[in-house]
Amino acid sequence: MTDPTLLDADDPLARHRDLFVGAETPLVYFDGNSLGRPLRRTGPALAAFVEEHWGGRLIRGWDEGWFDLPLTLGDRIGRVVLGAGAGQVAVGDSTTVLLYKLVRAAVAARPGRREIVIDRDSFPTDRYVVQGVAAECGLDVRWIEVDTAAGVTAGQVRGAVGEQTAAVVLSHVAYRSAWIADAAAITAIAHDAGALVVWDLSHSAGSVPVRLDDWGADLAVGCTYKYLNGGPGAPAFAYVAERHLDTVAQPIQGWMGHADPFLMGPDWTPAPGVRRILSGTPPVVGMLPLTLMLDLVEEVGIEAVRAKSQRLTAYAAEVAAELLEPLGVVNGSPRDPDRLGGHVTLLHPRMREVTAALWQRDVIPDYRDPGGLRVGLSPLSTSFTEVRRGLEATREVLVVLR
Ligand SMILES: Cc1ncc(COP(=O)(O)O)c(C=O)c1O
Ligand SMILES: Nc1c(O)cccc1C(=O)C[C@H](N)C(=O)O
Repeated sequence: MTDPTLLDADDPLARHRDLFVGAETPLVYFDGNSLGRPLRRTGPALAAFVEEHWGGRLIRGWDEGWFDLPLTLGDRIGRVVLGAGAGQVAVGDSTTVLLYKLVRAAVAARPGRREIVIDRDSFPTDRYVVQGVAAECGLDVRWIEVDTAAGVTAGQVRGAVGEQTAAVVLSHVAYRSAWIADAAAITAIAHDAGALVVWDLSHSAGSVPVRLDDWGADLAVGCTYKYLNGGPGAPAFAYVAERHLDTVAQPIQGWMGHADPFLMGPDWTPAPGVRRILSGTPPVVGMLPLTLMLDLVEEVGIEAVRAKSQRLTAYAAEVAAELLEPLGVVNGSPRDPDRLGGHVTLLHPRMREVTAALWQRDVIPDYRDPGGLRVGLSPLSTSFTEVRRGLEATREVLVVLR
């Protein structure tokens, strides 16, 4: 088996690992696909923000950049990781709230149509939002049944959409298996049926290159606390394709999405462009850590990030095959590297207990039913040696449990 120290020595991105808090400790972190590590620069930058910007500028900060930050940062996220031209991305709210706004917007754009299509294995918040919007708008949910070890295919979407479909809501990278959906093909199929697609990019942004404009995407959301290392509860982003910007209608009409917030007028007039997606005051402090990670991703380039991610997942699969498959573990993620996102899910009936035992040993994966231990691999902060050590510990725990 490949020696991980050789892989680390040969890794052009290895030097970036030291930029992250905790990288020097023996802890093995396999959960950057849930919450990325902070950059070391984040603490001092937050302290400086409090002293200089918040404390020094006070309310003047709104005129000096904070008011426009949801859009200037949105443009940056769009350019660095989403393949989106300027003026189409806004930052704010949680992924769940933005998803609600955009699913409602998609449904409103297709009046008279009766269905929202989603896959049965979508992340819970996506399913709950779709069920809620369907109930609110008197629509039906059409479920695509998927193999939890794979994900939604273009053929399945073709079989599910029709003249009653208002919207299709799907994840680009599946949270369990890390399956990468064929977003361009699926978007085209939905459009042929006259529907809009809402993409959830939470497991892609900052790990798997996204090409929203090239896909012909309509609407998308995603979180920034995984591979964009924005920190717990960091604000999410929403994308609205330029061609929908004048007509997109979102349900939470707040003053920050108004054409002239300080007019304080009697009625809501939507702001021009993607600003109308905003509702309340943007979480300015929460946007700061994310800007630092974007600096790093931009410097490295998302294609280089993806190349490292693919080497990490391939190595994790290789080590798992050697150490864990003889103990009955099954790799529950796609084998085709082009269809695999940033993590590998290892299946075994006792993985819940294995995960708990690993946490006791400072090896931190997460567990997702049924029987899935997720090995999340953050391209800029995970080393090959860490992968090897974490999977060796997994073997030791499994041997004791058997
Ligand atoms: C696919 C997907 N959508 C949404 C979310 C989260 O939504 P929120 O940021 O609102 O908690 C996650 C992770 O928590 C996710 O994996
Ligand atoms: N956002 C999370 C949280 O606030 C608490 C615990 C976990 C999360 C996650 O991000 C879970 C993750 N999206 C998943 O793919 O399961």
